[in-house]
Amino acid sequence: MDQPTAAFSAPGKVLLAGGYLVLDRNYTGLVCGLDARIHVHVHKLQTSPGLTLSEIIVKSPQFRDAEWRYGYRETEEGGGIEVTQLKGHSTSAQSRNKFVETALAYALTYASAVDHTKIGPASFTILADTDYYSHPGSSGSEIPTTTDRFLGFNVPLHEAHKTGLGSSAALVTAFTTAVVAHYAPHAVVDMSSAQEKSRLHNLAQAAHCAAQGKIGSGFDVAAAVYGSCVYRRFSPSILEGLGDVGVKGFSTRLKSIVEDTDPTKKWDMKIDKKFAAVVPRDLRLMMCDVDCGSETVGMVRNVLSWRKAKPEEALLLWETLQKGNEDLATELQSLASKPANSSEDYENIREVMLTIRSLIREMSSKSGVPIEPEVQTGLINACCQLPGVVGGVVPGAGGFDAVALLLEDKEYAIDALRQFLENYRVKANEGGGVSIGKVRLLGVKQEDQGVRKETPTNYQDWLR
Ligand SMILES: Nc1ncnc2c1ncn2[C@@H]1O[C@H](COP(=O)(O)OP(=O)(O)O)[C@@H](O)[C@H]1O
Ligand SMILES: C[C@@](O)(CCOP(=O)(O)OP(=O)(O)O)CC(=O)O
Repeated sequence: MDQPTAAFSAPGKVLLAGGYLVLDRNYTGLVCGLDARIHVHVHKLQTSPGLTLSEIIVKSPQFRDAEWRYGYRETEEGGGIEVTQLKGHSTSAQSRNKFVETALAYALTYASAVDHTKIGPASFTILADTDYYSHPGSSGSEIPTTTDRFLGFNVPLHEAHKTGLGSSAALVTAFTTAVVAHYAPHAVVDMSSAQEKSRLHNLAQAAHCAAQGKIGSGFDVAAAVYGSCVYRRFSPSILEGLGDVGVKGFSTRLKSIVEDTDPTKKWDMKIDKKFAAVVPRDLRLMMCDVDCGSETVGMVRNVLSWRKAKPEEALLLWETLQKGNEDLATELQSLASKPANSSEDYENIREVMLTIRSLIREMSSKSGVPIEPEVQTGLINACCQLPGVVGGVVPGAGGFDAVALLLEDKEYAIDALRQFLENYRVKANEGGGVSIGKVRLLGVKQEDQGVRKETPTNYQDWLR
């Protein structure tokens, strides 16, 4: 049974502490959910009398030529629902969207395994909040002001520069939720039920790993589903051996992974919401985008190969960093539980963030991976001199993605930062060979809410 219209959204993330460590189940990551979300609207496609259409259309109307049309069919021997991108439409969108395609096949397979009705034609529309992408049209450090929540980026998706907020995890989470809710509505009834959430998590995690072609730590999907948390990863063996769509028995294996019914493959990740606030309400998380971007995969490979080559040195560093990361979580939580704060209260956080950064720089220099590159060190240090700024870090894998700052949530502090960034530039001869132009202050801030249901009528303007 399919539903006429529905909409869901999932948040982006910032891994404030625990980059690289969180890949190993012995360590954790402190992940903060953001108010930048990816939304997916779905409606049933009406077919004209006499015309049988069996297409699923996926559009991302903020981008040029971003429309993908899929045919679908049930494969033999329980291999699940295979989707095939259809050719020959007027938009030149023949480029594939691996995340959409994989998430669609996985979610259709699960939906048809739990609800045996026929898959019908439908149209999905993806809308992303502005800050997922650096957009050259916006001026410098300004937070874009627009009455429309969603901006048209006027470029093809592959030309949009990502800011590192985890677009693919938020997309896969909102998208798989929308597909399941559309085709198997009894599986997504009450978004606050723990069982539903964990099933949506397991499905999104499986689809995201398959689309990425690797099993990462999964903290980004966890944040998209659950919001802010201290995250301990799942054992990769849970998803190993799942196979892919079309392989005999895939549908049954996927269903048992999603519903966690295989005793040999029990989900063992830990989502600790005790630190759910992550950023106390008197502080604000802000992100500065240097618009360079980083290739996370190569960085991870090099850090891990150094760790393998120098296990003793790495163990010491990992243990010390984990301690620093736990201290940060504890400090933030203790601050969050106090009624009001004076600036002195931030001293411990300031110190622990400095300690973490110096350990990260040690990881950088020892592994030869620019996790906190010189230009980012300069930028964070300079920001930390400003009134009201408590500290900053290169989040996640680091590199040239947007840096995260914690500052007092007061106008004077935000204004000072904005003004400072207005004129901030680094030339290549000052920045270790890397020059950065304007640094843009993103409009994002912390928000502790994972995947949620939205009102479908909110998207009318974009549903052309
Ligand atoms: N607005 C969008 N519409 C459609 N697909 C999107 C959108 N945003 C991201 N994606 C998908 O996610 C991919 C980017 O994922 P990835 O490289 O993992 O970046 P990130 O670090 O932001 O998650 C894109 O290539 C595309 O497949
Ligand atoms: C290195 C990591 O531990 C953290 C990477 O965090 P980012 O936030 O940099 O991630 P991307 O969105 O993929 O660029 C890898 C992992 O945990 O999977």
